[in-house]
Amino acid sequence: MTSFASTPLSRIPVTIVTGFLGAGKTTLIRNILENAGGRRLALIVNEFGDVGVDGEILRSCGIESCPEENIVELANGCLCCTVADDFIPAIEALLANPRPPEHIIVETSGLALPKPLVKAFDWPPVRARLTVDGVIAVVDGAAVAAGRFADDPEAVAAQRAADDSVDHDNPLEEVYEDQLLCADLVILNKADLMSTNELIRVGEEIAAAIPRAVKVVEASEGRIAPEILLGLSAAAEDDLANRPSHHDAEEGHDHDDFDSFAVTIPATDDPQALVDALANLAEAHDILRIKGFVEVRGKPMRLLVQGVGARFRHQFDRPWRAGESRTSRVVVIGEKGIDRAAIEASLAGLAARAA
Ligand SMILES: Nc1nc2c(ncn2[C@@H]2O[C@H](COP(=O)(O)OP(=O)(O)OP(=O)(O)O)[C@@H](O)[C@H]2O)c(=O)[nH]1
Repeated sequence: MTSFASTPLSRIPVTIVTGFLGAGKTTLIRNILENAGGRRLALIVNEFGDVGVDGEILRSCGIESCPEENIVELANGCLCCTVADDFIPAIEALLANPRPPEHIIVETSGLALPKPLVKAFDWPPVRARLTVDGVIAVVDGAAVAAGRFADDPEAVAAQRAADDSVDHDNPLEEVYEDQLLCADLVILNKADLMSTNELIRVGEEIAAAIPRAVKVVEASEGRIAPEILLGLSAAAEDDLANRPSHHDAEEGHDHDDFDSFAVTIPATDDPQALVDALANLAEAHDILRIKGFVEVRGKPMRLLVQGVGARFRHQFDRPWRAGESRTSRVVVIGEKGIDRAAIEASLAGLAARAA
């Protein structure tokens, strides 16, 4: 294994793309790949579960400047907690390549806190080879406008009335704020789903939440020119003190606030009916994220299903490969306490109806 300090080359810039579950990180990165202009890129993609949706979406770009071997998937769910075990070896492997990348992009999982990751770049052997060009926080503007990350004052009051000792921290808000507070650039994404007033209001709220002057750029479908995203030269590892976190006092953080699990479901005959049922399920159980691949009977193509809250999209993404297992499998992520048994039973029920 190569040693970071072995070559006194100029430091390779690393862009960290953070943002809550389903904000549009993969979509934004895909857009960078498609407009990379020949720049040799590498990606480290971190997500939940063994379904590996993000890596698949990014690999399917087939961009020459980012060949498959430059896309590393870390499926442990939270990069910020496993920096030493997973992240550093992945970076080392990329740097060991005879033609190392010119720029590395790291997509964190939607629940990861970016600061512990930035801290890893302050470690002398890493500093010698790499610098954090910038932390980009992608925001689901429509979810913020709908109050997804804010406490519902009535619900808090009801909780307080019921139990004095209840912890009122909102885990979604904490993760969302930590991601904003670490950012050098905020992408206010899903502008297509927002009114002009919402865009102004959410833009102002974001600017007010970050004590440093950080640019907020609106986008739809993550469409932002790579020149705006890459080359920020922020050297974020030198600036950790200006990036406060709810978790500054802790060594890492646990994920007790969230639950994620993968469920295998049988093939479907009717993609729209499946997606409608999943949307109802997401609504009924307040599921934050569902994504995965599904077999549609009689179709040669694989169906990619994506839900953020109850908003779903589906598309055939590529033909099933010869010999590939056509397992239909989705990852489900929600706040701690979501009713896994009921969700699994409902998914099995869908299957029974589809059969
Ligand atoms: N309407 C709308 N949908 C979007 C936009 N950007 C992304 N999406 C959709 O939102 C869903 C989630 O997008 P992703 O790019 O996978 O989000 P992500 O942040 O990578 O998700 P995780 O890795 O699961 O946290 C997908 O169905 C996208 O097609 C947008 O600007 N507008």
